[in-house]
Amino acid sequence: MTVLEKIVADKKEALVATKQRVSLAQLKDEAFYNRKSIEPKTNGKPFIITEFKRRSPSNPDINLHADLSQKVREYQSLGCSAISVLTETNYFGGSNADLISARTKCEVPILRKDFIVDSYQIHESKAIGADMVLLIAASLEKQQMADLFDLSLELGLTPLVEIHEEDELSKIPENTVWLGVNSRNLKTLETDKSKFLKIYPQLPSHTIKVAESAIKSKTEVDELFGLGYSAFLIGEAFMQGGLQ
Ligand SMILES: O=C(O)c1ccccc1NCC(=O)[C@H](O)[C@H](O)COP(=O)(O)O
Repeated sequence: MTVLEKIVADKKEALVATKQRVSLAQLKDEAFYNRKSIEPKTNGKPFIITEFKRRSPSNPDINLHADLSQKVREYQSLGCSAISVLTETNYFGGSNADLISARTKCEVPILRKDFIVDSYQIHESKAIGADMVLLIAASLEKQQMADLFDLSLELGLTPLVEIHEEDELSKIPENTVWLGVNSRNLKTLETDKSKFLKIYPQLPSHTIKVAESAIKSKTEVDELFGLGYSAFLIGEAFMQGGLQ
């Protein structure tokens, strides 16, 4: 079993209890559920998504004791375009409470970074105040991806569709706008930034291309921006002091 398969299997098991604890009707009653989501917009400059992530399967101590409020303030003062908040608990040390807290402290779009495999989680994302949701092609069948994508749009959320390999492009909805290329191999957890360049020519021209994982410097952002990537999802570098 790969790390992703294990995370997704655990997530599906946990969801059974979560759904019993909080019904869909209760989610729809949450104040944020009816809030108008913020639509992410690019403006000709690199769209930087700074991520709040305490730990990960590839790094058990990114910044374990980071203060969320302080980081959100810091990210906003750096002029981030959006903030990604890990809500997965067992492998990343995040929580829904983190995202709710971030929501009350910033006005930029918030990406809910989790492993979404069920429509309940899309409603939950809306209820906790997310504006964007991550849909990982490697963990979804094509029809599942289409259904979760459509539901996100219906609720006013912006889906960020993520691929790790070129062959996953066959699963992405035709109307995908935000398309992420993740340089991390989910079997080995190693990153390979040459993937950004290799996959780029195959990406549909109408998409906003997001380079994800292992970006450490302004030079890399500028180079990838020059190539055609418009957005950058950056976690560890910002959790550990900023871009070089
Ligand atoms: O980072 C991991 O170890 C990981 C393992 C399994 C699934 C996903 C994983 N990472 C999630 C991400 O995609 C990153 O948090 C995101 O792209 C930011 O990457 P980085 O700038 O390298 O922190």
